[in-house]
Amino acid sequence: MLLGIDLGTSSVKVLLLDTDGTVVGEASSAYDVNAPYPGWAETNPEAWWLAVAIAVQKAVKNRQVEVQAIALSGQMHGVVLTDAEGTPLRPAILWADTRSSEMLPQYDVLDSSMRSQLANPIAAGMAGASLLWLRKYEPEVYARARWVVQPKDWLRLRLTGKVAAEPSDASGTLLYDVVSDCWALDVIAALKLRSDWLPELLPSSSSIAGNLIPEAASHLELIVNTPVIAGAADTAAAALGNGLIQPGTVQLTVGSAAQIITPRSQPIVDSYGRTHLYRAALPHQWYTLAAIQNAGLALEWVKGVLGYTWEQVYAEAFAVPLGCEGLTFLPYLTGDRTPHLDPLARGAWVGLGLHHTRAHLMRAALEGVAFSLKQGLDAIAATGVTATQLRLAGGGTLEPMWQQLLADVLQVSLYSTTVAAASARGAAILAGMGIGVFQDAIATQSSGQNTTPNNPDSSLEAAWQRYQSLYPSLHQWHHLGD
Ligand SMILES: Nc1ncnc2c1ncn2[C@@H]1O[C@H](COP(=O)(O)OP(=O)(O)O)[C@@H](O)[C@H]1O
Ligand SMILES: O=C(CO)[C@@H](O)[C@H](O)COP(=O)(O)O
Repeated sequence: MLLGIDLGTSSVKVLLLDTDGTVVGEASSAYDVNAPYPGWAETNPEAWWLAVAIAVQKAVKNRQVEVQAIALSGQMHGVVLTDAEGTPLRPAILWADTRSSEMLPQYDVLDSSMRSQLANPIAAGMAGASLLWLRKYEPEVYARARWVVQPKDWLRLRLTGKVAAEPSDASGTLLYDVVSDCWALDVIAALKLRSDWLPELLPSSSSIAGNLIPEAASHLELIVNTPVIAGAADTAAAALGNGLIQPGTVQLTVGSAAQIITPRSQPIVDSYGRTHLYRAALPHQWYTLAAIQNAGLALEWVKGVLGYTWEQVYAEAFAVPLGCEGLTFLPYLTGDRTPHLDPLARGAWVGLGLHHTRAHLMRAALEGVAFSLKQGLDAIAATGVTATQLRLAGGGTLEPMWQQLLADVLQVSLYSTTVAAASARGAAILAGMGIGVFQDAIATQSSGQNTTPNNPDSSLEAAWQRYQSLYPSLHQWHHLGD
């Protein structure tokens, strides 16, 4: 049995996979994303640690002795600063944290060869930008740190006592040479960032990164010395876990953020600068990623402030007519990446009238997230890959009514597999590859819930036109400052 642990933004998902490919256990446990100041998004790694124990114990139950290997996947871009023992010195700064927007001009000093190594738009919330912020505003913590690691790499450090990074997550730090597959040491030097705290890079799947230490084994109720394989970034792991391996296919994952990705056998950079290029979980493979910064994160926030349960959302918001009777929602609660690359963008409801109800506010949020995904899909199409179908993954793609709205807005068929926790399944596959029981990705099956788009609707089309016009209209307002 192989254990995949996916350290997501809102919860950890754990999946126990038999070596014949059958899922024999699944569980999750949630934690908070804290925003103590405008633009911040942090989680205390101790909350991750407690949640991982709950989910692993639930998923594994009494099968501890059968767990042959563990691998991790996790939310990308964030940073955890630790001391020499791996104890965090402050809360983790997450991908959704835009405090580093004021640091981005420091990347302008890089010459074009360094910029092309990074192969990515310069976005707030990436580890490199967050480290520049820490150097300026928390110099004492910055100086004291022994290691800087990404979220799932911190978890592996806690499990094994060994510090390591791997290419798929490292490629999302803005400190990595995505083409040559190594830390971009000259970029790090040009930014005058420390390089002594970057961990050694291990392959995602082809070696054992460490073994479960006694304290971790007792915390998770697993067996001491169980091998732990490095694993991969959540998006890279989801591609593997959902059977998406051939160039030309496109996957849509909806979690706290959403990602639309297409695999690449060459490191092809988006000439428009709207999408990302990251290393895949397997060597010599990359993927293009449209990053929708606010998906489940925005829906959860709206649902929370309106006091809805998901059942009420489906009963009430989906009774509102398509196009929301003139109301538009911009989901940019944590800024926007694809396509506007604007950390200062913020959310809005625009077009409110007396006829609007709580249900309209919720419905507008669902439509706004769907329109944001449509802009992401258009950005992928502009890189030369037109999706004829989208493979679905992530906890935010399960409800049939939401799937239908997505299909209608995107005007593409959606293909659901039987795997919702694709990143955790991908991690379990990497565990199997690490100990030699799998050679490659393993196939997934259709869930039988494939969704085809209805004919284009004029109200939805008018709402899409309104949505597209709003960001440019509000751009100046977003940048006026607090
Ligand atoms: N019934 C639902 N309809 C739409 N979205 C949902 C529903 N249930 C959960 N979600 C969304 O799914 C997200 C969680 O998905 P998940 O893949 O676990 O995310 P993450 O890996 O970021 O923690 C939540 O942010 C939530 O908004
Ligand atoms: O920002 C990106 C990709 O660029 C995401 O991969 C984050 O890693 C968040 O993932 P989820 O927690 O929403 O799955």
